[in-house]
Amino acid sequence: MTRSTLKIAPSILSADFARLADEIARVEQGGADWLHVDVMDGHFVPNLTVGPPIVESIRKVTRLPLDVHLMVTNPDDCIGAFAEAGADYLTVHVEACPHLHRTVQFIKERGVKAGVTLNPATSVVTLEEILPDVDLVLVMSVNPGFGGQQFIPGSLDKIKKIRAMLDQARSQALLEVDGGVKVDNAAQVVEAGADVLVAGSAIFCSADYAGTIKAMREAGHAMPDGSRGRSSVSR
Ligand SMILES: O=C(CO)[C@@H](O)[C@H](O)COP(=O)(O)O
Ligand SMILES: [Fe+2]
Repeated sequence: MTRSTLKIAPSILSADFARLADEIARVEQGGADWLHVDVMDGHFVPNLTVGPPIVESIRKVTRLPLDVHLMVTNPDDCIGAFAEAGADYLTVHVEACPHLHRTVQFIKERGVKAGVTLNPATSVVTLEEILPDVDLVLVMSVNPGFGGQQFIPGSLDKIKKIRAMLDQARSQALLEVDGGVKVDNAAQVVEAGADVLVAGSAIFCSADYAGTIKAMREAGHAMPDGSRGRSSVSR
């Protein structure tokens, strides 16, 4: 099995919301692969961000796949609205889903790719039964709720464990990492097994978005032809 090409997903949480369309255009022209949209409900996490109308507006100004990270207590209540708004991926927290299998099916029935994510203190064991059903696993490498936090070093072991689980299951699901990912730790995160790097402050707080995306991709060993460098793994 060959691992997919590294993807960079700027998180708009650190963008200038007053100029959101311009910010999105800059990262799209700068080589971003996906756009990461953080949805926070002020309950599952101590912060409030955007809802379906904003996702619908974003959908109109970009062709990038919209990777919507739902940090909400009852995701089943809003999955339909985010699917309608144009999400390509909808990722839910295992901590917020007592009926995770049903929630994942609910996402897929709407024609949207389904992701599951774990907080830093949640064990990888919680993924075992759901792995065959998901398109994406997201490892939170900070406690969710805010941009600009420090990468939790123990996340590297967790990424490695989940990479091994995916490979053993011969799963095609992508492994995404979110929180504190910067140019200087991108190589370690990719070496540990990540396919998708989310980066908010690293990109939107830099002067040169395209340069930062390029540096991050190079750090992750992507080759000019789009294949992976020393992190390329054929299985
Ligand atoms: O989901 C979250 C935070 O809860 C993230 O997507 C952040 O937006 C990442 O920001 P940086 O750590 O890259 O600044
Ligand atoms: Fe996120």
